[in-house]
Amino acid sequence: MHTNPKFPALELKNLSFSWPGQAPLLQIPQLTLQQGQHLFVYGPSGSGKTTLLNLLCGIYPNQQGEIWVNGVQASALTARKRDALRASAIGVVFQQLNLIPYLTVLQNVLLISAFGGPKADVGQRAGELLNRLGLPEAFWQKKATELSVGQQQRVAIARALLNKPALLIADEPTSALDHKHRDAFMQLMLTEAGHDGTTVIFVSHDPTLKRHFHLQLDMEQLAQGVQPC
Ligand SMILES: Nc1ncnc2c1ncn2[C@@H]1O[C@H](COP(=O)(O)OP(=O)(O)OP(=O)(O)O)[C@@H](O)[C@H]1O
Repeated sequence: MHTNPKFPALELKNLSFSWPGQAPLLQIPQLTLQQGQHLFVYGPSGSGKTTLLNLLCGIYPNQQGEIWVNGVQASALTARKRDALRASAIGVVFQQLNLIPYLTVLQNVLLISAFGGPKADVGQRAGELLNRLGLPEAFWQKKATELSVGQQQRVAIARALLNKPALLIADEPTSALDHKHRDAFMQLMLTEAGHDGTTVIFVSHDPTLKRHFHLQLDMEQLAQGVQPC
């Protein structure tokens, strides 16, 4: 795994972000997430959750303050190096899932290994992950579009965890599910992340999901520098 046990999985220091011509959207004095911790972040629509996650995973360049991932100051890296860090140390599951429709289930999961992570036994790990997530071999050659939304979400989780990332970042991947499937999905995702000690930060506007997490904060608490505990 790409974790370094000496460092927190995620650390933010005086982070601030504004969209052009707008008041600051995010101002986070300090946030520290230790390795293996699972944090739920609640915020209403428009409070900046997606913007925050895009900053954390290096898709948006940082404007002010510092973002540390697994002991590396991500906010000091070039865009190319942030991409490399994301590929090796961060798994991402967004609302849109971003599966490639014309690729099979297995190809979608394995795609991520082309960008980073250990190459050995990657096929075996993909199979193990898919099996544990309730997608046995009969599904592996199906196109992503032939699956239900719930099945596609499990493929997206397998892809995000393939490289055993230090940090899993999830942006409401459950929004299309009913309550029963949502709960089952949350359990699966967190159990799988727990297998490898992956740290999780999960954002949602649905406060009922917080019961799945041992740590919870809302966007206002983040802005006040409240630490997860
Ligand atoms: N590319 C952009 N350019 C300018 N403003 C943006 C951009 N993306 C988001 N915003 C603004 O930033 C604010 C926060 O948006 P963001 O998507 O981060 O919120 P959110 O909490 O994830 O909302 P939701 O729960 O609805 O997904 C909104 O006011 C939005 O209009």
